Amino acid sequence: MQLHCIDCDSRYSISDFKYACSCGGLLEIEQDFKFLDSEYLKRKFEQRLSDRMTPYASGVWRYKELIFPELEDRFLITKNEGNTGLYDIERVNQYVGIKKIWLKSQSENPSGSFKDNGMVVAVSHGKSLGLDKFTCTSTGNTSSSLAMYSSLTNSQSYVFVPDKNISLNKVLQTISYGAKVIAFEGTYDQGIDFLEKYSGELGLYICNSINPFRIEGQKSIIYEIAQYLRWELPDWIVVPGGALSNVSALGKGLGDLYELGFINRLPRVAVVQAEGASPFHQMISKNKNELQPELQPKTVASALNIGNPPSWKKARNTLNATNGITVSVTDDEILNAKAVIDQSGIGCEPASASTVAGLKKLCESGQIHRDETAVCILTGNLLKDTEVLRQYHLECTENSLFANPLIKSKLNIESIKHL
Ligand SMILES: Cc1ncc(COP(=O)(O)O)c(C=O)c1O
Ligand SMILES: N[C@@H](CCOP(=O)(O)O)C(=O)O
Repeated sequence: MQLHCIDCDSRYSISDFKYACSCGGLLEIEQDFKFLDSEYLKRKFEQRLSDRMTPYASGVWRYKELIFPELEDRFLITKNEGNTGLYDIERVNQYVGIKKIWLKSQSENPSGSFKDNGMVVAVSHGKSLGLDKFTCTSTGNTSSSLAMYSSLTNSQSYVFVPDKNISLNKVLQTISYGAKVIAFEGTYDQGIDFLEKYSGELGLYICNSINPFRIEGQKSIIYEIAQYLRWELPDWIVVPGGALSNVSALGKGLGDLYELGFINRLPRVAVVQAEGASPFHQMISKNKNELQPELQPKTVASALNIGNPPSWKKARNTLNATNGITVSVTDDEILNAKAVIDQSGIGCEPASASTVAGLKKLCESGQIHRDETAVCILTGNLLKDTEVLRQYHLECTENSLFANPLIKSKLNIESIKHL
């Protein structure tokens, strides 16, 4: 394993761990798979899936050889993250108008979002360096996950959250797990700039996705999907795009599976951004080479309120490798897709529903054919953002697909019979 700069190709030893290259470029972890036996590994991954009593039953550590082979077992922490459901729901297929969709429900993770897959690896790495002060800036999911794993390992997390436009539920979850929470005026983007400048001075280990160990952990999401589907991936993988960690990890994970011969065809990747926070989609659709940050990102999908996604170059590499595409969706499209996912019994937070909304749009425009198949990655739990639920269901905006007002009734058998 070594660190590799995606901009200037410099390489560093893992023991000289840092978040950015001296040229300022993002770093990725370069794995050496030369001596791995794919058939042997496949059997091992199957065995671990059925052995619930070891840390390797985790949907992340099951793939340790591909993620962090050097980590000594004594530093490996786990809360049985991953192992999330993959659901095929006819109602959602019909809503989108496509042959088959699987919903990968990352909301079933221990802190309720896909962040756990990456966070467990970042915190394990930090602990292996002897550190116990962790930090992140966050719209709430990264922070909840970090706070959970920090407390699990008797460490302290220091979390920076924007003081507006994020979900209170997530902040409360973060506080409850024991984080010290600093609410600042600004957005996620300013929080990242601050930590990049001052985390060293503050003695804090950054657990945002600029940390390449986070990305290594998040690769497990696509490994797990591939394993559940017997190493036959669908035509499309659809992900929401905010800081663009998920799509970066997805691309890296797909590259690994292909290199190891686990899959013999790469699916195409579609990144969906919310219209009010879509700098990556703007760049790709206008064929530009540089990302123009969105200074005031604003969407109801608060997890996507990111205007200057740090991982945009890694995300662009994923699109290049998979002949991928991007699309943006409105807040109403997100909320209506979310209502369908919720009422199908799976449920998710608004950012996650952007995938189904985006897939629908891409099918309607003919960019994705109705006979194709797709996995939509549902990144966070339905209860992560109850304020949005309150507005959608109880205030019933005119664009709500399922206006579902609370039924007020006396506890009287005659009134209830007529409901
Ligand atoms: C629930 C949820 N979905 C999607 C995203 C966007 O993912 P990424 O930042 O990896 O693009 C985030 C946060 O980043 C999130 O919390
Ligand atoms: N939505 C995210 C923001 C992105 O965070 P990162 O961990 O990828 O840097 C959050 O939950 O904070």
